[in-house]
Amino acid sequence: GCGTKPTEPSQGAGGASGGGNAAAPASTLAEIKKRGKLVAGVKFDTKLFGLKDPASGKVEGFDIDMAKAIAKKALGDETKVELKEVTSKTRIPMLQNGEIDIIIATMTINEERKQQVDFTDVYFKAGQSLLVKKGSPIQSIADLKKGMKVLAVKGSTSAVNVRAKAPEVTVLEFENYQDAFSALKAGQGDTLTTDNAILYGMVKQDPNYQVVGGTFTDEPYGMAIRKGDKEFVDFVNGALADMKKSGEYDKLYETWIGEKPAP
Ligand SMILES: NC(=O)CC[C@H](N)C(=O)O
Repeated sequence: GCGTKPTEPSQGAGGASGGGNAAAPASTLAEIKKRGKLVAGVKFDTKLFGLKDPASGKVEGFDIDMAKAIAKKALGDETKVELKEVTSKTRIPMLQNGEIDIIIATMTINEERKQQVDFTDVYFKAGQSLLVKKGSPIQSIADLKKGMKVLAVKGSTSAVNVRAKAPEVTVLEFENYQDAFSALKAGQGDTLTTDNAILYGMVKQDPNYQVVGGTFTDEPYGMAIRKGDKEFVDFVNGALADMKKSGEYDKLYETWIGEKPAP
């Protein structure tokens, strides 16, 4: 909401200190079966992937449907899933301390994060881009100049990447995407940067904004699982492969993204 202050400098992507997961079970799959539900860490503020409707309390999106499909595969019932809100900053610590079984939250697979968690196969291919108000002089990453303010989210690859590609800009980092988008609308920054797929969701929320300049990074999304739990990684990869084979994956992709996935 309003009045949320960004902080600087960056905390970097990830942010968990690792280890010490006394509350986390060794076999996530056994724990899910014993408990009778999957606990998935998802975004609540990201239209198309995980967005909570404040009126109905329902959370919907591509990542949510992935969680349901995994619950169906594990427990034979897609409703046996509890959705817990994570942000880019909180997701790895929440996984490590056992609060959630899996992160399904627009999370890019990268080397730094692989030190802390294990990833499934890629389930979505995004790339970083820029969101601006229509009519903005910024039309691509090349237009970012000293003195401009770029809005991003803490713990995201987006903040790290834009600093590397445009070192002279000021990057302001927010707790979550709704706060960052509110700040853009309030004129607190020149552009908001994150994955194109997330930005398209913002354009749907407010068509006075547009995504410009194509993508300047690759952001392959994976679901994250506690390190060393190969059984559960294999299980989720199996669920993903089944969905691709049955056509369910393509259907889901079209539902949320509005087009067929690239072959
Ligand atoms: N913050 C996000 O989750 C989206 C940006 C990017 N995919 C990341 O993992 O950081």
